[in-house]
Amino acid sequence: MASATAAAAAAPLMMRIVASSIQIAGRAGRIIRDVMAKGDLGIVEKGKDDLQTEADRSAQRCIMASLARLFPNVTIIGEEGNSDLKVPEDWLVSEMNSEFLERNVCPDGLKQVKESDLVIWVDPLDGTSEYTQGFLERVTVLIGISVNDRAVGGVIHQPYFKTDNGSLGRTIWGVKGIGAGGFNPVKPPSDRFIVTTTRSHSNALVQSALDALSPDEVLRVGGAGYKVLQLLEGNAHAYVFASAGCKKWDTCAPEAVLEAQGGMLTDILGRHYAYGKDVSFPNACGVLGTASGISHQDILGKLPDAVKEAMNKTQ
Ligand SMILES: Nc1ncnc2c1ncn2[C@@H]1O[C@H](COP(=O)(O)O)[C@@H](O)[C@H]1OP(=O)(O)O
Ligand SMILES: [Mg+2]
Ligand SMILES: [Mg+2]
Ligand SMILES: [Mg+2]
Repeated sequence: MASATAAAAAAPLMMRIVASSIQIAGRAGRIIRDVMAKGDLGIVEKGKDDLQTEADRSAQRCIMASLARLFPNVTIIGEEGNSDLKVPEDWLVSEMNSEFLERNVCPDGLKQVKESDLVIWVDPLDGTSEYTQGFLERVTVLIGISVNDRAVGGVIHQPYFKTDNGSLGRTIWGVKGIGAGGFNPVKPPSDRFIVTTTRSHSNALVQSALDALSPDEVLRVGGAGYKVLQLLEGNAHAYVFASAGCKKWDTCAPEAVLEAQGGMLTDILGRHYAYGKDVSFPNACGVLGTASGISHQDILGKLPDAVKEAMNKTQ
């Protein structure tokens, strides 16, 4: 046991952050379930179509306090702003996920990563609107890790996923150069084309991008994390959102997990977002995600120039 702990402590920083994030996201998921079970969501309206609940606030405090204690020199940016990091002792997670650490070898390119190269993007509860309306399976906890501006690792925890043994919650992880785990990857069907998009933030431009792709089916589901899960599990070929609204914490973890598994996530013009500590938060040029094996370029080529120009102007 002591040697396992010593080996874990000696693992490269990137691996320790992912292994810790897996445990921390699970703890945050329990907080999210507890707030719902108590029934008092404490909803605050941050802006138009933009809610925050006690679950968003508490989950963020748990995640930020735990990460900050373990990795004091890493920049950590959370959706809910500056949180009070004095949290109950049992919200502070210090364990690392041993299964992740034992099974996976750090890719050469990530072995030397230092705390100052990193930014961790935290969305303590993605899909707040779904949470308040009872679409609980679509809620995720997102912890994304960027190195030198690029999304390279991430954790997507689904607190209300029903597992085969009847318990609640699962955690999906991905690291570029290793791959992804915690779920069963499935290819989307080859005889039809399914696009997933927003349920609650649609507009004329979002719709015109969808129309241009002539999908057989449009899966309107909330949450950036949940939509990327649809790509990972073969329920959709593409995630298309030609609108601003998502922010860096919505896409960092999903982008890293999707790309670790062979897919791609960019803006609507095909450019990767930068995730360094000084970037602006909004993903002003929309989101285009494609499942592994689907040509990102083909879908980009079908999007109308008018949509791309309109999205480029919002930069
Ligand atoms: N207009 C918006 N205002 C605030 N958040 C938004 C907006 N559009 C998208 N988001 C965030 O992006 C996620 C995915 O968007 P959508 O469900 O519309 O596809 C939402 O769950 C929300 O994250 P969050 O729930 O963490 O605030
Ligand atoms: Mg929000
Ligand atoms: Mg979000
Ligand atoms: Mg959120």
